[in-house]
Amino acid sequence: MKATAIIVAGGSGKRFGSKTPKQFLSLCGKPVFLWSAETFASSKVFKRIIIVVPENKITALKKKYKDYFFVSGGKERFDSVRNGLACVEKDTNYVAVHDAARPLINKADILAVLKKAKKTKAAIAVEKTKDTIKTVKSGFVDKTLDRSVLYNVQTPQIFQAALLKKVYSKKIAPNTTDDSMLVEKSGVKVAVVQTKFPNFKITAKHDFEAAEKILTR
Ligand SMILES: Nc1ccn([C@@H]2O[C@H](COP(=O)(O)OP(=O)(O)OP(=O)(O)O)[C@@H](O)[C@H]2O)c(=O)n1
Ligand SMILES: C[C@](O)(CO)[C@H](O)COP(=O)(O)O
Repeated sequence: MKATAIIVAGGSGKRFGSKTPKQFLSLCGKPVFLWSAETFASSKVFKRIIIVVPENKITALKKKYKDYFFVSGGKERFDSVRNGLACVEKDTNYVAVHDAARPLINKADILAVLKKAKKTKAAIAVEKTKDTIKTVKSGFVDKTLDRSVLYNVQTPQIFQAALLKKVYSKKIAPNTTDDSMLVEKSGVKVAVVQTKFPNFKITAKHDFEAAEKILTR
């Protein structure tokens, strides 16, 4: 069984608001992206780790990190995933797509999602929603959703390689925010695996501080 991880680190981090994109900031002494790349590598299952980064970072990163394959990102997250997919070798069985902005991912959670994906062709990391979720129209509550069926979707999202390549070979709608959406649209059922460890995405500065607290406790 051959598995490859695509770590998407090609964003600009607008919501974070730092000059250096958040995935390249030093988190407890290591760049944010390197935390999950090393966790995938330590699993010993993902033999190839492709890291998708802004074009202007590639030369320096290739020189510094010899164990990873660096490719350039695209305008949207799905463009970056597609660029990473183009480097996935033909004999690969499973591909994991993971946000570099989720540095805390635990090896056990990665392996749990992979185990499920091997059974179902497609599996994603999720966390049960803790908040009450409402839809809003013109600044007022429209509906309160049934929390019992709501989950926060995370990454990794792991798929049979042929399936992911197939869905990414088609035109992608601009509001595509995760890979699972494309697989769902293809009619393949996507299994969910609840993560057991913190795996939140660093989006704003307070997320970075929260990650620091967890890594230094
Ligand atoms: N064109 C893009 C956009 C996002 N990403 C990556 O996808 C992950 C999740 O995206 P997000 O947290 O939204 O990162 P940004 O798009 O950089 O953040 P923002 O929306 O605040 O600009 C991040 O690891 C980001 O680097 C990417 O590889 N290529
Ligand atoms: C893929 C993802 O992390 C699942 O929750 C999320 O959709 C990424 O969204 P972003 O706006 O690209 O951070």
